[in-house]
Amino acid sequence: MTQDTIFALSSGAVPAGVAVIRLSGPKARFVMNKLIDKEPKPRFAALRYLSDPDSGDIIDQALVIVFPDTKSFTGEEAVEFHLHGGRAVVKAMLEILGRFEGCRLAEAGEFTRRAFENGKYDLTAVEGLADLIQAETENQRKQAIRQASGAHKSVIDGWREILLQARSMIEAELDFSDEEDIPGAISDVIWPKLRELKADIERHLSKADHGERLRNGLTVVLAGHPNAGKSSLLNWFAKRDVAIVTEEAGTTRDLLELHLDIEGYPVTMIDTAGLRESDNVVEREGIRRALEKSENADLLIEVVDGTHPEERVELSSHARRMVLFNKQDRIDSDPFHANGKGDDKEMVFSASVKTGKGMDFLYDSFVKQIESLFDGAEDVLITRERHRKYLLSCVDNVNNSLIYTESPIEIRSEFLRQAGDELGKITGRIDVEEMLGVIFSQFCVGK
Ligand SMILES: Nc1nc2c(ncn2[C@@H]2O[C@H](COP(=O)(O)OP(=O)(O)OP(=O)(O)O)[C@@H](O)[C@H]2O)c(=O)[nH]1
Ligand SMILES: [K+]
Ligand SMILES: [Mg+2]
Repeated sequence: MTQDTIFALSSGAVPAGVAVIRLSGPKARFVMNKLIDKEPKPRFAALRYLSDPDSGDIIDQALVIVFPDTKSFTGEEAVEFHLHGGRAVVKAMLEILGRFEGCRLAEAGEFTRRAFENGKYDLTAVEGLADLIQAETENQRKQAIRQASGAHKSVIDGWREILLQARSMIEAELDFSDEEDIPGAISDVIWPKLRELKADIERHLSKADHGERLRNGLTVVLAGHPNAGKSSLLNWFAKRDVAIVTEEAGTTRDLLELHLDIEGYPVTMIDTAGLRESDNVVEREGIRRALEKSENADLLIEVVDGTHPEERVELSSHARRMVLFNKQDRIDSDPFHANGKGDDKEMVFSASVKTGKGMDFLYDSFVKQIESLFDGAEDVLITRERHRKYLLSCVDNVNNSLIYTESPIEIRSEFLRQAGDELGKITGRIDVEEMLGVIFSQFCVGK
C-alpha cells in the first residue's frame, strides 16, 4: 500500500509575513519539481519561482527546502515552501498541490503521526511536542521540551532494560537448574534490583500530581462571605477591573476565571459567589458552583471581612488554605497579629486590598505556596493520566513478582513480562492503536 503524499499550511493564520507549507510523502520531490525549474540541494534553502504546472502562471517566489527521508521530521521525503503569507497565495498553492494524484490535505497531527510511525519519535516525545506547542508559561515550556527531547523515554527504556535483564537471568537459571554450581546466585542479584526499581517508579508516582499540574495549570479559588472582598482581590491580582465590585452583598454570581503566570507557573484563579443562605435562585446556583469549585481547588484563599472576623465559612475542601482578613484599613490596630501565621495547611493574613497595605507580604506567600505545589514539576516524568495508569500497573506487576515467592519462577517471570509491557505502552512500543487517535488529534493541522 503506498502512502498518500500530504500537505498543509504549517505556520499560523494568514495574512502573515511568511507562510510555510509542508509536503510529505513518496511524491513530495516529484511534485516540487513540477512547480520549480531547478531542484535545490537537499536541506539548503533556495529561492525559486513557483508556477502552476497547468497554466504556467507564476504563483509566488519562495524559499524551497527539500529533506531526504533520513533527515526529515516525518521520516519520509518532505518539502517545505516558505511563501509570502497572503491569503490568495496560500489558497492558490494548496489548490495546486491538491490537484496532484495521490496528494491530499493532511489531517490534524498527521505529520507527527508519520514521524512516530517511522520511528523518529516515541509517544512521550510526541506528547512533549504537543505540550510544547500549547505551552503558555516558561516552566510549561521547560517541561515540554525535556519530554520532547526524549528525557522521559530514556528513563522508561532504562526501567524496561532492568526488567528484561531480570527475565533473561531467570531463563538462564531455568536452563541450568539441574547444575549444582549456581543455586541462589541469580536470585541474590535480581530481587534486590527489582525492589529498587519498584521504589524508583513509586518515587516518580508520588510526584505525579506536580507534573500533571504543570501541564494543566493549578486552580486557586477565592471563597468567603459576601462583601468580604473576593472580587476586589481578583482585580488586584489581575491589575485591572475584571470583576464587578460593589458594596451590595451578592454581587458576584457566575464563576469568573483569571489566567495568571506566576513565576512561570500556570495558575487559574477563580472568583466565586459569596457564601450565605439565599432565597434567590440565581444566587443559590452561584453558591452551589462556588462550593463545587472549592472542593476541587489546589489552593483556597478564604477572604474574610476583617471588621467581622467571626464570619468564617465552612468548606469541605482538602486544599491548602490561605485566610485573608481583609479591610485592615477599617481596623484601628491589627487585632490578629496575623501576617503569615499558621501552618502549611492554613496560613492567616491581615491586609487591605483597597489600600494595598500588607498585600506584598500576602503576594510573596502566595508565590511560595504556588512554587511548593509545583515543586520540581519540570523534572517529573508523569505529565498525563495515561502515564500514571501504566506506571501503577507496572508497579503492581513488579510487586507481584516480588511477593509471590512460593510461586513457580515461570509465573514470577510472567509478572515481569507484563510489567515491561506496561512501560512499552507509555512509549508506544507496545500496541496502543486505540489511544493514538486521541493523542494525535490534539495537534493542529500542519503539525
Ligand atoms: N475599606 C475597605 N473596603 C474594601 C476592601 N476590599 C474591598 N472593599 C469593599 O468591600 C465591598 C465588597 O467588595 P467585593 O470585592 O465586591 O466583595 P465580594 O467578596 O466579591 O462580594 P460578593 O461578590 O458580593 O460576594 C466593596 O465596596 C469594596 O470596595 C478593603 O480592603 N477595605
Ligand atoms: K459585593
Ligand atoms: Mg464578588
